Parts: sequence; structure tokens; C-alpha cells
Amino acid sequence: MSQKIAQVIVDVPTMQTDKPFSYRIPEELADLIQIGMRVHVPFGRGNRLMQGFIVGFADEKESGGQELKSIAEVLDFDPVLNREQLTLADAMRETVFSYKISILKAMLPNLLNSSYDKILTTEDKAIAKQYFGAEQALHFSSLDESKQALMMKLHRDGKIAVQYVAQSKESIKTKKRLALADENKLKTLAIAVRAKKRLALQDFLQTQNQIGERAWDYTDLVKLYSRDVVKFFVSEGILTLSEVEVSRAQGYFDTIAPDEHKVLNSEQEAAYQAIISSQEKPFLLEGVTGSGKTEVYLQVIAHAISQGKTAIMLVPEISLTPLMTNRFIARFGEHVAIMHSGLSDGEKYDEWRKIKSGKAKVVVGARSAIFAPLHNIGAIIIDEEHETSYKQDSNPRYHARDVAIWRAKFHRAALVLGSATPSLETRARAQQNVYQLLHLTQRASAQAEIPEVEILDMRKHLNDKSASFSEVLLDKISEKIAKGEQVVLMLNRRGYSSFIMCRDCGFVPECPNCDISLTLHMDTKTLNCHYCGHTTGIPHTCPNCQSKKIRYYGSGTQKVEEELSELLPEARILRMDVDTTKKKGAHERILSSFGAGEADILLGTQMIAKGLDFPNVTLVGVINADTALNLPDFRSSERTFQLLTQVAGRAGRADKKGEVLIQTFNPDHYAIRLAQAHDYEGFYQLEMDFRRKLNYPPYFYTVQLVISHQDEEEVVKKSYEIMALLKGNLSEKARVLGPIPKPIARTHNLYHYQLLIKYRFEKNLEQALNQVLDLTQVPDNKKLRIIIDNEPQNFM
Ligand SMILES: Nc1ncnc2c1ncn2[C@@H]1O[C@H](COP(=O)(O)OP(=O)(O)OP(=O)(O)O)[C@@H](O)[C@H]1O
Ligand SMILES: [Zn+2]
Ligand SMILES: [Zn+2]
Repeated sequence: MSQKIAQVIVDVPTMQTDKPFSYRIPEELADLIQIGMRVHVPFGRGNRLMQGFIVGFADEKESGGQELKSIAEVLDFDPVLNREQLTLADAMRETVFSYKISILKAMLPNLLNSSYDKILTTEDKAIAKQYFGAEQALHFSSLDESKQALMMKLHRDGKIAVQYVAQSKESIKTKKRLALADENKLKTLAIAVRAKKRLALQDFLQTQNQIGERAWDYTDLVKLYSRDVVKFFVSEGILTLSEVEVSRAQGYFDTIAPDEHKVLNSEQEAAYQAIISSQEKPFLLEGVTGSGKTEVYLQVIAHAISQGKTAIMLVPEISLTPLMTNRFIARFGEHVAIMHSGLSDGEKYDEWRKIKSGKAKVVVGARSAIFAPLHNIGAIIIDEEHETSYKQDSNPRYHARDVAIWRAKFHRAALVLGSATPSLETRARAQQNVYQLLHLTQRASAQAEIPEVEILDMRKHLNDKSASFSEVLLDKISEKIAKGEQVVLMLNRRGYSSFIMCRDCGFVPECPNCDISLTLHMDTKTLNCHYCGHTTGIPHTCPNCQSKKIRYYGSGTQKVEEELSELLPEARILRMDVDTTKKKGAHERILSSFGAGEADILLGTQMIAKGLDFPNVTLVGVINADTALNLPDFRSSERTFQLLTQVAGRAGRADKKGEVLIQTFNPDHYAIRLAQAHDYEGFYQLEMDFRRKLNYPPYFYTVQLVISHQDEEEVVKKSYEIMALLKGNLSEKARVLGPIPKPIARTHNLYHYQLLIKYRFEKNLEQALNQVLDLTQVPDNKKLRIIIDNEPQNFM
């Protein structure tokens, strides 16, 4: 095989293209290089070394006789991307408008996109003697080219082990193990009677050996028998000491008690049977809160595993709590790999390798877990499929649901989209039989009922002594606490923030870089910009009129907590919001403390709405239901309906009856009324009607383009150019709306304008959008930023 030329997609931020570049493969690497490996290649006039991916090979002839540069270094011993992923990247590129390199990088753990080295080790004594000298391990980067090639060959023959090590950050975690090396000597070794500890260890090792145990944790034995005693057995050649790698996530598995399948009720059983018996189309599992969707997922996954297959379970980042992951670990033990943003790069990398090596059969994770390099996938499940966090809001702007559909088809796997409040897009597809609709209409736990929801018109409660709490809600809370039951209170923070205002002149401080008022943070005593991070102190006098009457507005969770503890001094309150969950593990600690009954009230933002399953919670209060209703986003009703339904679902999940109280200034809004009635069907019909009248999804598809530049004139000019380009390429039927300034017109010192394309069928759309994308690579447009967001989830 003469594969002299490699095609490489190179990661050059300033000069992006999907076209691979050709590089010569050095002789000594010729039969080692494979598709999907990363390499360093010289690039541009300065021949700077850049990272790239091998995506193909070509014959020398095809290079057209021109002089090619050579690959400088191979970064991987085995491909980090497999064929499926490379094919997937091509498919994604049809609907995701950023360059392929960004898609390929999104498929890998961060660690592999950063700087690291490879550590080589060997168990082969001859090789060790010849190449390693006195060293235990070699750094790959310290070897010359021919040595590197040689090491790769030895690795291929199974003689060398390789580990990636982040140069900057934490490396692979190892622990010391002791293994029994000489059974005979263990039996025959004579130990003096007074050496009690040595005798004890000898005795221990013999009994262990009889039950088939031949390896032990070094620290355990040292703790029990002392370092000296252990050392003695090693020096006698009875035990050998070695370092083995441990998964940093090991901690998860040690503490969780295994759990058995529940007997499914008839609705669950019907859904389960449908899912395991056909992979023809995706399933929409529409089940009311607490209907036992998770139990169905668990059994579908168990079924896949029993068939020798693997599974991916996606959950929204925010509900990736131990509470959630533990349910999977309890069923599938060490077959589970967990991927979420709370893990360090090293930990994520560990999980990725556990998956790649085939050790993990079930991957539980947030959005990016959809790329998990599993083979032979039998089931893919997306819980809370309506969640916007499944769409990435930076490049590459992909939706995990679309990737899931592609992969499910590729593997002929069952795909389940689950939700109590499916997105309109998904539900409409089920309506048209593109998805198969499965219903769970009852709560799973025998005594549990869907809670009753009461709406409180806050306009009538303005005279109550508190601005945040009506008397009715306060009384209810006291009543529950007196009974020893628990309460969940949600403060809707979407579209809402605290700020300061001058009472004399009405001045509100704004961010100097962004057209938005600064948010008040009481914990740090600062005003912060939520877009660019600009921070400043709280002024004592008004910068505009020098008045001293600065007033604090808004009900941050902190302020509400203070108010609540004044109103109900006896209540034990736990607060959960971005401020109290900043530290690693804080989220978990708050939830487990609440679960253990150490508090009466859990007060929090949206993050408490999802996934919580606490049997003792009998009251859910929503302090402000409507703050998100007036946002300039056509999905604001849908979001409000979903959120209220979700949070209401936290009450009365076991044998105690649940109640929900919603405080609102818009008591007649249909999103609130229909959430009260638990009427998804009614909401779906009504909202679809609006969408049809206004030509919004799911009746129309949308693409949003955001054009940004420091100079407002330039943005406007370019926006019109782009609009002309689009109109010239698209049919009459497509609508191109704009350009208009974004709702927040300036952030990070950049002006943002948006164009919105609405269409039903446009065969030139992909090509036209790629043309727009390529505008970013024109030297004249260096300072221009263009975001192309296909099916945007967020219009702010
Ligand atoms: N077949 C069953 N028999 C008894 N209890 C069950 C059964 N299925 C589920 N449960 C219990 O019912 C409760 C709710 O189930 P689960 O959390 O799976 O519902 P869900 O639909 O995923 O909830 P949500 O979407 O509201 O988070 C859990 O405590 C679960 O253990
Ligand atoms: Zn003023
Ligand atoms: Zn700002």
C-alpha cells in the first residue's frame, strides 16, 4: 500500500476551510499513520506547527506534482476519532454552519484539544533495558523522530503502554497495588514469633489466597500492618508493588447500593415493549411528571445491555445531579460513565477513555455525551427533550437531538425522547407520525396523584406585608412545616434581575460595553454585567445627580431568603442559586441535605425545577410566575408553561398529597392557566395556532444570523450586503427579516444586528449560508463576526 500523502484538516483559527491540506508522510511513519489520528503539521509561510486531523489518504499522483510539506509529528498512537465520527461530522456540516474543525474538536474531550504529552511504559524487561535505561517511563516528546516511530511500532505489537498526560494540569491518577508473587515462599517463610505484625500479615495473605484474592490496595495493607511490614514482604519477593491507574470517578461507585428493577405498571410496560421491539422511528415518551419515565429508560437500557449493546442517556446539565446519576449507577454499576461539566478536564478524559476502551456500556451525560465513542449502540435516550441546553449556543451550534437521530439510525438503535412537556417541534413531528407517540398519564407510585395547583392574583395581594410573599402562601408554608413536611419555593429569574436606581432622577447604571443595566450582586457587593463580565462597586451617590437616594430593586434569591427568614423565623431554609452552587459539589450537598430533612424549605431558581424526587415535599410555591412572559422571544409562553409544569411536578410524588401555589400578575395568561390545569394537550393546540398564524416554528424553519462589529455603520452595511446575498440565492418564498439591532444591541463593545430567515423548503439554503460563512475568511472582514444559528433556541 503506498499511502504517501495524508489529507489533513488543520486547525488554523484565522484561515478556516473544510478543505483538507495534503502532507507528505515521512517514511518511518508510513504504516503507522491512520485516519482519525491527530498530527502536527507545518503551516503557512512561517511553518508554524499546527494541530490537525488525518481525514484521508491520497496517491502521490493526486498532489499534482507540487512540493509538499511533511507531517512533523504524530500525536496519537491510536485514532482518537473513528470512522463513524468522521462521517457524522460530514453529515452535521450540512446543517451546522461553522467549519468542520470545530465539529471534530467538539467530539473530543478538552484535554485532547490542549497541550499534553504521552508517557510510555513497558513491562517487557528486554525493551526496558534497551530503551528505557534507568527510567520507569519515557516522555514521547523527548524522543527523536526515528525513536518515536519505533515506539509506535512497539506499541502496535502490544509491548508499550501509552498514557496521555496534560502538561499543565493534573495527570492520570494512580494507586499502588500489591500482588502476590510467590505463593510457595509465603507458605514456607519462617517468621519469628515476636514479629506479631509480620505473622499477622502472613496469615492474612494466606487466608486471602485461599479464597482466590491475590491483589490488595497498598494503602489498606499499610494501614493495617505498617509500612515496614509490607516492605519486608516486598523485599522477600512475596509481594510485588505496582502502580495501577484508577478512574477519578471511582468514588461514585463505592458508595452506591445496587438497586433492582421495579415492576412496571401497565402504561410503562406498554411503552417499554414498544420501544424494545422497533427501531423504525424515534419515540416520543410523553409522560406526566412522576409517571416513571426514568424507570422506563432504565429498563430499555438494561434490555440493550442484555443484547450485548450499549446506551447513551442524555439529561440536561442542570439535572445531572448525583441523585440522577446514582439511579443509573445503582442499576448498572461500573458499566456507567458519567460526563458533565462539573468534572475536571482530566476526569472527563478518564471517562472518555473508559468509553473508548469498551469498559463503559452506559454513558450518562449532558449535551456533548451524544458524541460518546461507543460501539454497537442499542438505545439513545434524551430526557427532558424540550430543554434548550441540548442546543449548543457557541460554535459548533448543533442540537444533540439531531445528532441523536443520526446516530440512532447509524446503529439501528432505539431513540427515545422523553418529556412531560415536549417541545412543539417534537410534538408536531409525533403528530405527523415521524415519531411514535407513547403516553404515560398516571403517576407511577401507587398513592401519588398529580398535585392541585392554585393561582394567586398578586394584583390583589399588593397590600400584604411582604412584596414577595402573599399571606396565603405564607400560611400554607407554616402549615406544612408544622406537619413536618417540606416546601420547595421557586423564584423565576429568567428575564429578571436585581438592579439599582436613583430615586431622584431615575438613573440606572449600565454596562459601558453593553446596552444593558448592571445586575446587583449582594454577596460580592458589586454591580456586574451578565454579558461581558464588567464589574464595578455599588455607588453611594448617584453618578447623574449626586443624590444619595440609591434604591435597590428586584428580588434576588438572597433578598427573598432574608425576607422569608424574617417572616418565618422558625423555618430552616436552604438556598440554591448560582451563588450558592459555585463551588464544586455544593449543588449536591444542598440537595442531599434537603433530602435528609435538614431543612424545611428549599428556595431556589429554575435549577430546582427539574428532576427532584423528594417524597416529603408536599408544597411547591412559585414566587413570580410571569417574569419571562414578556421577553421578546416567540417561545416565552412555551418556556413559562414548561417551567411551571416541571416545578409543580416536584410536589406530592409519593404517598403524601401535594399542593402547588403560583403567584402571578398575569393570572389569565393561557400559559399559566393551562399549566394550572396540567393541560399539555390544550397548550399544544393553542400555541400551535399562534405559531401558524405568525409563521413561526414548527410551521416554518428559522435561521438566525448575527452580524457584529465595533463600528455600528460597518455592521449595518455588512448586514445589508448579507441580506442581498441571501435574497439573491433564496427563492421568493423564503422571508429574510431585518436587519434589526438585537434586543441587546451592544455587548463586549460590539454592535449586533440580526437577520432572520423563515422558510419551509429552500434547496439553495445550505450553499447560501456557506457563502455567508466564507465571508468571515475574507481579509477585509477580519473584524467582522458572523454567527449563523440554524433553528435558534434563544432570541435574546
Ligand atoms: N413501576 C413503578 N412502581 C413503583 N414506583 C415507581 C415505578 N416507576 C417509578 N416509580 C417511582 O415513582 C417516582 C417517580 O418516577 P420517576 O422519577 O422515574 O418519574 P419521571 O417521570 O422520570 O419524573 P419527572 O419527569 O417528574 O422527573 C420515583 O420515586 C420512582 O422510584
Ligand atoms: Zn440621580
Ligand atoms: Zn457588559
